Amino acid sequence: MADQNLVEDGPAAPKGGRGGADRTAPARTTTKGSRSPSGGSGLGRERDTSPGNPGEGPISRRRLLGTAGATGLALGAAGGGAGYAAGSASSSSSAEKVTPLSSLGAGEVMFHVKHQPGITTPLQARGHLVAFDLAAGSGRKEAVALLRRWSETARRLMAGEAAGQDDTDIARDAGPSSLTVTFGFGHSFFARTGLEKQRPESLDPLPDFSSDQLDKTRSNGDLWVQIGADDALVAFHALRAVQKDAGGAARVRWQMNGFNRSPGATAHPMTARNLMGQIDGTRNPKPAESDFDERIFVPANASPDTSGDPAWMANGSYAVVRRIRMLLDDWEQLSVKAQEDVIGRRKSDGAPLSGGAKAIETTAMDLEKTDAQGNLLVPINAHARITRPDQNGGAAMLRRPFSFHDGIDAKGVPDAGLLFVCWQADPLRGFVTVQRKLDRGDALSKFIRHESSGLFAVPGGAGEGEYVGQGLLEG
Ligand SMILES: C=CC1=C(C)c2cc3[nH]c(cc4nc(cc5[nH]c(cc1n2)c(C)c5CCC(=O)O)C(CCC(=O)O)=C4C)c(C)c3C=C
Ligand SMILES: [Fe+2]
Repeated sequence: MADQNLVEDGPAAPKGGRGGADRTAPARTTTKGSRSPSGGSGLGRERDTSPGNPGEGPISRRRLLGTAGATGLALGAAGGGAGYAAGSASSSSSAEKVTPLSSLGAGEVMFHVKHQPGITTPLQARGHLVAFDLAAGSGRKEAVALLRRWSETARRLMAGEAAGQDDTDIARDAGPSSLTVTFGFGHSFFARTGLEKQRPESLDPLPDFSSDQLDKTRSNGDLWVQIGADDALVAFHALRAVQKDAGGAARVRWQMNGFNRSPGATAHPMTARNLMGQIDGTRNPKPAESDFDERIFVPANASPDTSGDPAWMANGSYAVVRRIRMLLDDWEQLSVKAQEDVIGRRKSDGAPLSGGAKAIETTAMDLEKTDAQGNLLVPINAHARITRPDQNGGAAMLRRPFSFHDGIDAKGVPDAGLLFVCWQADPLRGFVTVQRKLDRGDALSKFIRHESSGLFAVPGGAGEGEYVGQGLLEG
């Protein structure tokens, strides 16, 4: 199984993905090594698709096999053909008429990787988070069949293939567009399937936080699926396929839809902004850091005796999902200076307030620095001060959110905010430690509201011929 290619973080990353896209993180597409049909060295990692290097991108198996035909590698090297329709009778009669996919559509993330896709993959423009509960009468046998179906669908769609016989055609003509589909198990799954002994302690319910205003019907769930893609139709197509695959075995408990900036919208790769206008993701752990894996992933040799995790969680991670409403009407009343004091960073470029005029986003924050009156330049309750690992016993998490906007609520205010998704090897050491502190009140707290919550065990990636969660369900 290939190791998943990790993404470099935004601010410092000169080549974050396609088309000069803004990227919080990881250089797009995946695997070191084998992308088999071509075997070319450039296929394992997405190429620089910046304006100076247009038209290049990873080449999907589907495009090589289905589209290229006579044109073969030459076409692939030029960026590939159109979506899966290109292989169909309607359009394959004349291969030379096939227009190469843009770099955005061509982006392909591998399914069979060490860590499931969608964790270190760069932020995608569209996202769907959906939780399912097993249906009455569904148990372990039905769960096995469901995870098999879901894994095969995810593999196919991520490779730019149709979902199967009854494909909806929603993504027809489009490439995989960096689609990822990620699967997790919630606390309640284990009792439903008779697998309580396999339930990780780390899945114990999150503590109540005093500021929580959680809607239980939009929290937790037996199973969780995260879908991300750089095209809205590709993402929705995957969502429908996953929902259809559930059949009578599971029903949707809740669903949330999110978005990020589109690739290519900024002149050069940048860290993303959230709906408060802040640069958000600057200090995410970087895959190149020596402790990245141990902070974010359960070790490959996981066992109850060593890491405290069951062996089936090897190479997995724990996802905490929070729907966090932003009280935008209140936030937008603040001056920019006041907004900056809430975070402790400049709004324009994310530089720390301690850094002076020449500071940039990556300048180290000086927590002690004061102005002439002796006031801390980064206020004592600033969010970016309080959440730092060095203020929380080393607690770290990989934040990989989507923004959401679900219209205007009954009070006439925007139902908008952050689908906060964070990844860590140990949620108690990561999210819980930091949220306990935030719950006591940082400067941001009065402008946000946690409205729903989930905690999911996300196993390692499936090997070739395997399905996600096989180690749990057949172990
Ligand atoms: C419990 C964990 C966290 C929650 C919940 C949370 C909500 C939240 N954060 C922002 C905006 C920013 N957060 C920033 C940094 C930051 N936030 C957390 C954790 C939570 N945030 C961490 C661990 C960090 C990094 C700390 C560090 O290592 O220095 C920043 C600053 C830029 C950055 O580093 O990303 C912003 C901006 C919002 C809007 C929000 C809820 C809606
Ligand atoms: Fe934050």
